[in-house]
Amino acid sequence: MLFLVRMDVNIPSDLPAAEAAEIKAVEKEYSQGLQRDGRWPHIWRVVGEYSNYSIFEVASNDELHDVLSGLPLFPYMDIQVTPLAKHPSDIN
Ligand SMILES: O=C(O)C[C@H]1C=CC(=O)O1
Repeated sequence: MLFLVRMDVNIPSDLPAAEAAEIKAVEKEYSQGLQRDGRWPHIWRVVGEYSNYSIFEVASNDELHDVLSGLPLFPYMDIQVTPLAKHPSDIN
């Protein structure tokens, strides 16, 4: 199952810089692990925003929920999920 996911990150300004940097480093590792195993095949920065658009390929809604709620930055994110279906005009 394919999903388009938008993540908007809002780290509170009172979070100590070292703590924020550590969370971002762990987030990067977590994200790249999912990219390597094929469940997070695309991630794109939204120009000018601390946001991304990503494509996830997972087996179920529950798996996507587990993946997203496991993001180290999850407590500081607003997340929008759009399930994707094959377009009838797609030639692939
Ligand atoms: O930077 C972001 O968009 C938030 C998050 C998603 C992957 C990652 O490494 O950080």
